[in-house]
Amino acid sequence: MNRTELRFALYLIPFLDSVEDIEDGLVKLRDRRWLIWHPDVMAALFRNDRDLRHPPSRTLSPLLGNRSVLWLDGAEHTAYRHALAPMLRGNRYQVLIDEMVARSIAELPSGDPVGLAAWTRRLTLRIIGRIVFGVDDDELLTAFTRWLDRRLGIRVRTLAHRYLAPGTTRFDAELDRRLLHRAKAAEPPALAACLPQEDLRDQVVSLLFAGHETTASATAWTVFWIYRTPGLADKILSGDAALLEATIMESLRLSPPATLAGNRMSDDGMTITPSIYLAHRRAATYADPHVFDPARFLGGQQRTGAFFPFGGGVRHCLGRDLALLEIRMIVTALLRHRRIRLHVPRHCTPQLRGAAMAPPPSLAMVATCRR
Ligand code: HEM
Repeated sequence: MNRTELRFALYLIPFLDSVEDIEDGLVKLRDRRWLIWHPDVMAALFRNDRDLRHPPSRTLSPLLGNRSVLWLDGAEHTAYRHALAPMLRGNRYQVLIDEMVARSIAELPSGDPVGLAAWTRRLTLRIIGRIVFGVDDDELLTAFTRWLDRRLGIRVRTLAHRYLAPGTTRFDAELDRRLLHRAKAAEPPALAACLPQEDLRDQVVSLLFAGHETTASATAWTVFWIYRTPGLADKILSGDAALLEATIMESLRLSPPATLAGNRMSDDGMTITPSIYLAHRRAATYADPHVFDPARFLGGQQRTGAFFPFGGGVRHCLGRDLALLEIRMIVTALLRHRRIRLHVPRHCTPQLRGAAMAPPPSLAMVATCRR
């Protein structure tokens, strides 16, 4: 591994910050591996995505398994997307989300600080857990979180598990047994009915993972930005739906939960890593890119290839609509039912979980009832 690739692996965000002024929007990480974020190149890449290969993530595949929909390819991938898409259609879940949000808000201790990202993570995991299993099982979800945190919770662990024993699976047989049991007993049998049994474990773990980590971070970042921006909470509370939507988009731009989309590989072995983080901070695309300004999303579409928090091409996120519905509903309910104060640490450095970017655990919120 050369020095550039080492910095990319060890210090992802500082590395990305250090290259953001490169106007070409591409950096060579090593021979035949490029990091790219120029909007024209991104648009072309996503247009031709069907002809590219999508290698498994070296960080996530030991956890999610080789058969995860996240890196199956070709006809098999298309078939899995078709099988899973109806289950993830957002609008089916309004009542379910409403119930979960009300429960999680009721559990907030009045006047005591709660880690914002931990709270959103628990809530969004409950939502995808109910979608996959058809019932609530907080104990199982806590065991799942513990398993995940031991591997991705801090950067050192992520890197150790990726580089010290590459390729070794990190499954927990007992946890897998319980997850499979729940998925098979689900009523209606959401996943078990539409997938081959031998692939069920990898899909259950993938959906629980992909279905909550990024949504939790996006929700927490949106709350963070709302309370960092004077007057914004009141304007949203007054019922300005367009402003809420623009706020969510601007938060996804400036604090994208996934800093990178999945790697793409050409037939001749060239690996391309799209950087969502850098595309969203490109000064030639966004004026004052580091300033949080929802107004930029109030009028018209973003340029193709310049805004892609959910990735793109044939692998664009299957849970986009569900995620946006969750963020909208959680933020609205929180604003409506609680007065929020944030305890922002002096150095609000994002926490990296794999290549996902979450607010630091020390960012806390204090919620009190609105009377
Ligand atoms: C704000 C929340 C979310 C963000 C920012 C996000 C982001 C992403 C990104 C960047 C990708 C990779 C796309 C690419 O490589 O081009 C992806 C893929 C995926 N996401 Fe999400 N996601 C979110 C929520 C969800 C939810 C709620 C689910 C529901 C289970 C979900 C399921 C998936 C799946 C299954 C894929 C793989 C698609 C494929 O490879 O064909 N995501 N997501």
